[in-house]
Amino acid sequence: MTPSAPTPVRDGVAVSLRSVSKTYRLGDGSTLTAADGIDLDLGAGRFTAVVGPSGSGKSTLLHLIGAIDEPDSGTITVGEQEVTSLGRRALADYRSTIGFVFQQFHLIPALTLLDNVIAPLVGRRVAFDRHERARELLEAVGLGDRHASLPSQLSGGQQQRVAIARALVAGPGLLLADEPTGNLDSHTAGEILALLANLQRTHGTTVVMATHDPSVADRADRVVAIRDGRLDPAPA
Ligand SMILES: Nc1ncnc2c1ncn2[C@@H]1O[C@H](COP(=O)(O)OP(=O)(O)OP(=O)(O)O)[C@@H](O)[C@H]1O
Repeated sequence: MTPSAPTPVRDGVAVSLRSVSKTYRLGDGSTLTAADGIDLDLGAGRFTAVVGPSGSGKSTLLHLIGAIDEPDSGTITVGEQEVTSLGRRALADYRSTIGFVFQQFHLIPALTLLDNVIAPLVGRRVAFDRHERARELLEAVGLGDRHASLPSQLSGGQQQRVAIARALVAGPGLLLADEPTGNLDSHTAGEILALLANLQRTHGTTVVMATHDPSVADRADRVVAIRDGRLDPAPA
């Protein structure tokens, strides 16, 4: 498999958040602070788990890092880029450099596995053969012989493997995984976590994974706890 482009490294830190806050306005006029003055440095090439109960702010944190959502205040720096100061176009470019994996696999039902993996590259110029890259990735996630199958012909664990291959197709240095094992039985979850850890080790990808499950978080290099939008002050 072609190695991922590593996230540009600043003193070994891939992702840096300073005083990051996000408050949502609810329909009844009240507000809810989902990120409350977060300071966090995530090591380049490391596998970090963000753990906390439902509603604690895990997805919000990943969405802020991935620029799916915008903080009200604070700065987020990824590699050399201060994401929070980017304009619309640069933000879209930034998002396209990140791999996302979600609890629901979000594969396109009508497309073969190969075409699902290639999908993020549609309309983009790339310096490699996209079919070859997709085949290599499907091989790497153990589905090399299933490239012509449709998602409906796969188990949940296999679909998540395809979603991981798709997340890696552009060679991201940063992979954000939001409850990637939430829809899987514990055996299959273990296989997916081993796959993520292996990709992280082999390609130096920085992985940030949100989970409510401490046993899933244990598979990461580092565990960061969040509650009510605040990071646990205990050093992780
Ligand atoms: N777009 C939104 N509008 C309003 N409130 C939101 C929005 N997104 C998240 N929230 C609220 O922010 C808080 C944190 O949500 P978030 O999804 O980050 O938590 P979580 O830890 O990922 O939860 P879960 O484990 O259940 O997915 C929750 O109270 C949630 O209801």
